[in-house]
Amino acid sequence: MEFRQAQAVCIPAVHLHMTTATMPVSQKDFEKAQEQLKLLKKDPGNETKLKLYALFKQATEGPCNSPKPGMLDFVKKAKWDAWNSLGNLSQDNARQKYTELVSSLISAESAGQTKDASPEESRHDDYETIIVTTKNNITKIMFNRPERKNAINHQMYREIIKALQEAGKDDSTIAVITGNGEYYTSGNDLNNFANVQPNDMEKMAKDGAELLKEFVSCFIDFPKPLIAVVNGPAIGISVTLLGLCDIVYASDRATFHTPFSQLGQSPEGCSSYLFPKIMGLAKANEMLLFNKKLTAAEACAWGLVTEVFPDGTFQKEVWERLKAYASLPKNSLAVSKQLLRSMEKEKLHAVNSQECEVLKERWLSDECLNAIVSFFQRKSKL
Ligand SMILES: CCCCC/C=C/CC(=O)SCCNC(=O)CCNC(=O)[C@H](O)C(C)(C)COP(=O)(O)OP(=O)(O)OC[C@H]1O[C@@H](n2cnc3c(N)ncnc32)[C@H](O)[C@@H]1OP(=O)(O)O
Repeated sequence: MEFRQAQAVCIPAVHLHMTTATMPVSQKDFEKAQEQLKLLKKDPGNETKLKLYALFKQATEGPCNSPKPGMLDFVKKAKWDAWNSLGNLSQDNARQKYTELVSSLISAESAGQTKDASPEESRHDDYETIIVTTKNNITKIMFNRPERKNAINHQMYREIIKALQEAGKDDSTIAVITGNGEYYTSGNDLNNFANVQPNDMEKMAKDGAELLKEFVSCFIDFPKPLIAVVNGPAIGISVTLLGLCDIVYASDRATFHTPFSQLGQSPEGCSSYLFPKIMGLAKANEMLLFNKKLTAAEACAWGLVTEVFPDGTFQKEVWERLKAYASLPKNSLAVSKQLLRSMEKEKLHAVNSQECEVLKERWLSDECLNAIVSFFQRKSKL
């Protein structure tokens, strides 16, 4: 939705009867907020425009009762979703929230505090296992447990879910996922299975499968281009998720390893469906059944990686390119990505559910438990 459109939806003033008991914001204030909105110089971003649209509709027409637009009508659907998400919020409350939101946008702009105002990198707070930053319209999510080869523990799964949900809605044009240090990531932290009492095994497996399903769903549903910058070796789930990324750039130092049968486990991240499509069944079998570790050049030849760069110039070359990509029109990129992916979404969610169900059983198997014990006894490094 263009900014002009968001302003346009606010123009029709509908005169409503209101009671002062429930409405601290008068109709006059509401109309004034509509006028003020037109004076904003900076585009407040899609998320905010959708909020404004939804609150305006709720304030002037009440709860959404129009039919849901078709899946491919992205703009109308986003607007409908935003309005519908307000449920039964009263018209008075909607008017008040609309007026407050406009007022906060005006104050932020006059204080020069809008997010776009600063070209500097901004670091998002509240994360411990990942670093999340935004600069040049790119939100970067970086695995950050380099001393554990960036192994993904439960906290990191949850933080990545949160970071992806926020990045999907923020003003950035693209999002990038990468690793800090020598590794991209060594995949699932095997400590996720450690120290579980025999009585708690089933609960561990059930909770793990739920968390995994939610985690993978965030990649399936991510609404804008998602780019993997694979700075070093990648193992397990970090490799399977590459099939859900839109571009994969790799250092020539990177390797790609999915040792599922070695670990008594089974594929996830929709790889059981996407890998055969990407590389053909025979090659997918070598990776997913027989643990074949690929070099970056092999992964590129097999279609899993978009392009490989010499490690010495990897960061410079890749980030220059991404900066240029992120200056492209963001709405165009987002709708194009959704076109490329939308036909598959339902299928991918079904595959994700099935893979998680199978893994839940695998995690309770002797084959898997023996593999984990061997890792901790240091008999079996990959
Ligand atoms: C919610 C649950 C969802 C589950 C989804 C399922 C996903 C499936 C997968 O991802 S399968 C892949 C699992 N990963 C592995 O099996 C990798 C195991 N790690 C290794 O084999 C090696 O550590 C190595 C090859 C990655 C690196 O070997 P190297 O000798 O170079 O380094 P160290 O082994 O000394 O590593 C340094 C310390 O980091 C610990 N560590 C590294 N990776 C993991 C990991 N994945 N899980 C747990 N711990 C890991 C390693 O143990 C060292 O710790 P220490 O210093 O205390 O010994």
